[in-house]
Amino acid sequence: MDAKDMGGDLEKVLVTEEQITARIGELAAEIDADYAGKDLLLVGVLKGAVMVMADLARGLGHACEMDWMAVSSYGAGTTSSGVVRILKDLDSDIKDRNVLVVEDVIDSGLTLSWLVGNLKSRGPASVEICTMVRKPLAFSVDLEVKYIGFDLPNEFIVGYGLDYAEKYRNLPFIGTLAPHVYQG
Ligand SMILES: O=P(O)(O)OC[C@H]1O[C@H](OP(=O)(O)OP(=O)(O)O)[C@H](O)[C@@H]1O
Ligand code: HPA
Ligand SMILES: [Mg+2]
Repeated sequence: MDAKDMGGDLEKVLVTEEQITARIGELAAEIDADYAGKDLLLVGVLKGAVMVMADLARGLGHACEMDWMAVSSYGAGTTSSGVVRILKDLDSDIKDRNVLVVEDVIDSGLTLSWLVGNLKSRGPASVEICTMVRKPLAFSVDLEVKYIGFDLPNEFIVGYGLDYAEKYRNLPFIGTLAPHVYQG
């Protein structure tokens, strides 16, 4: 990880680039099988889901459409405010569509609980969730997650789309930051 060590900001790597690539391939194969012969609309949640959306969509052997939403719950901090606002809505009408929401992480689960409720109110044929990472706090909300890349412990993580104050999204792996980064 030397080239992108970001000047010693990283503490440890939790999921390597190779592990991510392999898992994306497995998830894409499952999704292909589950949606065989069906329409599929991937909905990526900006900005964190950009990497997983791009890799998953390319991994599918299935025709799909891609749309994006931006919602805000975290701002620049490391804990969810629980208050979700739509910053950018979908361009498409999802009535009668099979929607697969694509996320980088489900942490408190507050963002997706709210978002799934919002999407379901629009009359889609189905709404499922695919996330690269799920953290243990998500078990305390009522959220069915069909496709999960990795279950990770309750630590703040960066890389593969995940940011800390908008940085580190372009790391090709998922890792934790050294304490000095938070302490300034
Ligand atoms: O399960 P939760 O505790 O609600 O947290 C998960 C959400 O928080 C992050 O987004 P953020 O609002 O930081 O925006 P970003 O994707 O632009 O980084 C992440 O990408 C998820 O969307
Ligand atoms: O661990 C995390 N890292 C980055 N963004 C996040 N949003 C929720 N949890 C996280
Ligand atoms: Mg974020």
